[in-house]
Amino acid sequence: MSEAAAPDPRVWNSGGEPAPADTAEPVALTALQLLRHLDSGPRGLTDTEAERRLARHGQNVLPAARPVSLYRRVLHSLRDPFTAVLLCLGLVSVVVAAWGTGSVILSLVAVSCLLRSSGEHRADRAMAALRESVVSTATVLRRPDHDGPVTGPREIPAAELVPGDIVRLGPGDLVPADVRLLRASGLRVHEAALTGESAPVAKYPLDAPDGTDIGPFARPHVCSMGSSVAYGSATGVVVATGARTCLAAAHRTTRRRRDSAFDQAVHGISWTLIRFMLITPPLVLMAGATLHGRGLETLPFAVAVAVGLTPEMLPVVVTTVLARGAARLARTHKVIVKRLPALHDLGAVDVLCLDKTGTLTQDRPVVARAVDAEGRDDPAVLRWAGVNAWWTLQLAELPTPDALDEAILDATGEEEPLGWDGVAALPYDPVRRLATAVVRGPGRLGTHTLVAKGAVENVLERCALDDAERERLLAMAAREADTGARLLAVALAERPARRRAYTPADERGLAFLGFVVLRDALAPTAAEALGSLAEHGVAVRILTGDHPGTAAHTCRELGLAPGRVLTATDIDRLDDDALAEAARSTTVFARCAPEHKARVVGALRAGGHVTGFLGDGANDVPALLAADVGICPKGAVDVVRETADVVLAEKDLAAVDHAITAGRFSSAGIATYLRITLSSNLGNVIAMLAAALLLPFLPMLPAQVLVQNLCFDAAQLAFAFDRPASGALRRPARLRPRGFLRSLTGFGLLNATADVATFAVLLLTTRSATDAQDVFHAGWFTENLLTQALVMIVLSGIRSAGAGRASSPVRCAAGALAAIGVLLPLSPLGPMLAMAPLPPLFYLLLAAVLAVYTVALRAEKLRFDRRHA
Ligand SMILES: Nc1ncnc2c1ncn2[C@@H]1O[C@H](COP(=O)(O)OP(=O)(O)OP(=O)(O)O)[C@@H](O)[C@H]1O
Ligand SMILES: [Mg+2]
Repeated sequence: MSEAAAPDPRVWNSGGEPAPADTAEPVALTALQLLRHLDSGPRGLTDTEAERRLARHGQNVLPAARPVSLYRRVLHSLRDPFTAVLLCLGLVSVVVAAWGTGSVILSLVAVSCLLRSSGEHRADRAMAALRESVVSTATVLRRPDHDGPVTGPREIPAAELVPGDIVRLGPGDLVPADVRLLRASGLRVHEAALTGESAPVAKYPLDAPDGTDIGPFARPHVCSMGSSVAYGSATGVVVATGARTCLAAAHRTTRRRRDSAFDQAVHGISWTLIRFMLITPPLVLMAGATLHGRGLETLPFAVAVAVGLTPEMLPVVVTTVLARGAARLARTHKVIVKRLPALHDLGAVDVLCLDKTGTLTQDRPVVARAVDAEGRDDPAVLRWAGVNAWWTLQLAELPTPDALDEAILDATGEEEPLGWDGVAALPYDPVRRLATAVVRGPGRLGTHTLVAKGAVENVLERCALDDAERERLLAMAAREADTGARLLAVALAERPARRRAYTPADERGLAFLGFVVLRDALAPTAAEALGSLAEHGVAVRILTGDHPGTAAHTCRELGLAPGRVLTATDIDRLDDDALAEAARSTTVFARCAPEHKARVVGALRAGGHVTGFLGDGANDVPALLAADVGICPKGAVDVVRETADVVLAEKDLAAVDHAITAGRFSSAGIATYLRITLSSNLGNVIAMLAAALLLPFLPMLPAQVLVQNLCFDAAQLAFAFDRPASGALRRPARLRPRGFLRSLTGFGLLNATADVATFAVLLLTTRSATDAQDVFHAGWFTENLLTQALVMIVLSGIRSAGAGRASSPVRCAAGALAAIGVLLPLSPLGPMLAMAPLPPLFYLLLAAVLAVYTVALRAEKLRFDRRHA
């Protein structure tokens, strides 16, 4: 076999080598010509040939997957709003020739950018390694050697595909390269990432495409990399891989971006603070001008006060806390968080939506019996279900049978139904909720038999029955479902043989045959995990495609009160507001198509809940996208793993519970850091404004404000290495900007009061000193660092509802901060920063102020804990 010839633009139009995808000539080759051109065949390439092509064409990966360099990251972090404001303040200082202030601010920006970028860089590399453990695979047909037998479809890493490979696509597969379809059955693909179109699009083979250029993604006979199979199945030949695909040529990625609860919270807090920062300098300037007749010379001080308000280390602390949390979760519970902020969102989840099959049950259904319309045992019903399962699987070439089909084939002995020949198949899809096989019976050349099996309602609606009989059968099915059984209805129709293709429109006027009753045992850990989730304040919603009776029974068995079950028909009748209202009190939503699942999740979010969704099927993708956090097991279909934010080793509710707990730990760490930083920054700013009004001189020199700020920031890095306390676990931990900032005023005011008390002490003890201002500055510096250290110790126990203690990194940092506060004014650095030694009486009185402050702080903390308990 020769090398694949130099690409011909007529063939390689899917992002072909010589011309970019959009300008390439349209394909005008028949399927056979194309196969010949690619030097391939219906049985696939040989292993040797595939290896050779891989060496020549390179790996099938998008060029965009390159990691971001550290340098670009630093540039990127300059775009952070805090950094931008700090930069502006630094530039203002330089413009008014306040060189000291300017250079301190600019070095602050540099240090925070560097720390943040290197933290993100490290976190990203760790994440990439984790993500790699969930690579997607492709199903290919390959042969050991030239004349060798076809060994059957094989799973290989998608990166190893080469042009000419024959691939199979089934529900939930990511289309691994650009693929020209050779055969397809009921195929619909999601192309949202490529075209923005949210509904799945039908794709089918065309033997001789007419060649009109309708754009790279619009061709019905080509599936592009970046799309995914919603339902149906197909076999096709790879025409382009990696950088040569349409997706690469269009410079798009398959990633989506959505503002999660975390992004919203950080954004809200940032902008409130920035507003404060921007109004602080004018306020200080105005106060100085009106009360003391000062002019622009106060500007550096005003700028320094604004800088004092900034939590410069926020990005560093957030990235480090989340990255450490994610690493711990991966190590201890094998849960992979693909997007760092998703860890915070997990901690904030207060409603968790689950599918039923495989989460609450084992997804190992077994046929219990088969009954006819009168409820009598009837083996013929099972036999027909077997004919349906066998031929849909054969003709649709599904890479893996679904669990219900597998159960039926197990029960019928997994043998080809003797005498019946397959003609066509309309595979299962989650909207029609049934599968039909068209078969030809022994000696009946002129007749085709349609065998349909599927959800009871969907099959009965296609049967020729009067209303009374249909109602009777529905009631009979409901009685079975109420015992927890899963049901499939089976129906037949005879039609004159024809060559025209069969479509879902042919699934009508069927004769009802009976029901296959299946049982699926409960998942062993589900009951316990549901209890634990409830204890942790997480409400559970079940979103299933199954019968309402089956779903309700399963819930009851697991100790979850199902209440009134809403079905898809009910959901369709409700507008968004009404659905949000209903979702508040409904636990089980049954007979959901993919869109219904997504609508319910959307309604819960609109109702103010942070919503997680756990699912594993291609039909769960819209809901995974709609949720704040999408969760799936490692064994889920490719597109689900690609879409989800969190991947579990097993589909195990207990693991979700652990992940939520880990998320809460991380959120609590971030919230503690923010609470401490912001409340003391706020207190300092208030005190500084008060002092600027009351005192005839500047309460602190700009350089002193900035050095103090630098010490605070360095100490607060300890929170990145904080170990979570255990009290945070009881409730969802969500940062709500408004409530959060409001909760700080109490602490901020206390802090400011301690400062003002210190002013009084200072005025009292330093009145007679010759260098009164320098002593005053030193005194306030010492007090500020000591109160900050106190706040770190007292408030870091806040999340453990009263009983907590600061962890050791935080205690060490607080100790160091206190030591610097006391020693720096006395050291040789003191005079350099215009600080003079303090009289012993000051220390005595300061100790008294601090003692009172500690008591008040503890009291306020208790009040806070009680309010938030
Ligand atoms: N292979 C199949 N052939 C025919 N009908 C099927 C098949 N698979 C599923 N069904 C029907 O569709 C219904 C919904 O399927 P299924 O329960 O798998 O949906 P789901 O939304 O994935 O549910 P869950 O949330 O429990 O995972 C089933 O109850 C069954 O009636
Ligand atoms: Mg499912």
